[in-house]
Amino acid sequence: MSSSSSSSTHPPIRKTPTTSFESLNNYDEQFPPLTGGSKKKKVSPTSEVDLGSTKPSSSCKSSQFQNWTRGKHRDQGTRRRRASLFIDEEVNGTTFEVGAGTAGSQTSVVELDSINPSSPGKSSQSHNSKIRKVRNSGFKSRDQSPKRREDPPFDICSSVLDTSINDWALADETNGETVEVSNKHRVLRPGMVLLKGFLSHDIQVDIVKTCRELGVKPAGFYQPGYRVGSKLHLQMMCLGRNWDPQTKYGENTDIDSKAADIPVAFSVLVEEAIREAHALIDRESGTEDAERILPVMSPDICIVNFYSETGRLGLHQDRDESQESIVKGLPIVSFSVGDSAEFLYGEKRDVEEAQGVHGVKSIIPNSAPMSLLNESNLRTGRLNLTFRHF
Ligand SMILES: O=C(O)CCC(=O)C(=O)O
Ligand SMILES: [Fe+2]
Repeated sequence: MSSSSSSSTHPPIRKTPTTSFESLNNYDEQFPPLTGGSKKKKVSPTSEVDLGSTKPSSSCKSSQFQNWTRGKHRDQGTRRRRASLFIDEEVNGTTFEVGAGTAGSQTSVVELDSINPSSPGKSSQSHNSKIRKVRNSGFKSRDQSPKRREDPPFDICSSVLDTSINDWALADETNGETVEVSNKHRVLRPGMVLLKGFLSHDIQVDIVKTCRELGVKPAGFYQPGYRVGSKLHLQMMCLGRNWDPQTKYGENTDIDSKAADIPVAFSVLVEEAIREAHALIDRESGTEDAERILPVMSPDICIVNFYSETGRLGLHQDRDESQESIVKGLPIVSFSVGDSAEFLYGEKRDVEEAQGVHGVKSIIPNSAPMSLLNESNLRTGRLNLTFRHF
């Protein structure tokens, strides 16, 4: 998702400073993630991949995910970690809520990640939600080309609306399967807030159209990867400045295009989302402390990811931003539009070595609102924008 996590800014808490954290962020990882540390309890991978399945609450109980959330916090006092907020749209009365507090959405999700020193909260349980069965996406063979921008930029919109998508969605709607909508706006854990319904239909359409317009330009969408050859299972475009999984914010000679500016309208939305999150945090806590938990952030980079039906993103920490940004605990704001996703997050992937990981396990096919597809021509898939300040 985004940048830097606590870990890299607090070397004393790291047991094996380089290797453990370098191996943590494998954006190309295939789910389910396996246990990392030797001292870790063995858990059933099935229970973990069950996050967001049709039996979210029972399956969550023994999952590795909860091991992350329950891990010992031996350095709790000094570690900083990111917290999150999600905003989810409700469409046709249907919202997906996934696993331990994750929210995929029919339409949009906004997530704010901040780094804060507060003690870790419990993982959120899935509330009042039934979740459609997810078809497991296949794992494609790795593309060995390390180069970027060899192909023309990826177009996130199709020129004609694929009517089979609509048929599928309609059939699904008439299946009689209902998904109850839980609290629209809620604090999932300290500093992690979900705001469902934050992005109106019109704003979502504008976001898609703007991203499409920028995305087909030379600095637009491409499939990022590592020099060794593997590629992420998504299309990416950076606004404001460049980031990539290989060089992070460093110079990348493969990248010959300057990122387009972040549209002002996007920055205004980020501001509004943070304000909304503050109001919610204050309301829930009965204090006026929200800005300390979730500092105001003015983005200078927006990473736009597009996931097709088989897209995903391995578990990782957002920890590439500047020391200053991390020390200030600046939040990351994330908007998601289109298909829902199983978004996993947890305290620790490896109890001994990391905390605050997240990833996109799978995209829920044909879960995007038809009105959005009709008006924007967004391809089947999920568009995610994470705003950060380097
Ligand atoms: O697509 C998402 O929701 C997550 C994206 C993400 O984690 C990232 O860009 O760092
Ligand atoms: Fe991330």
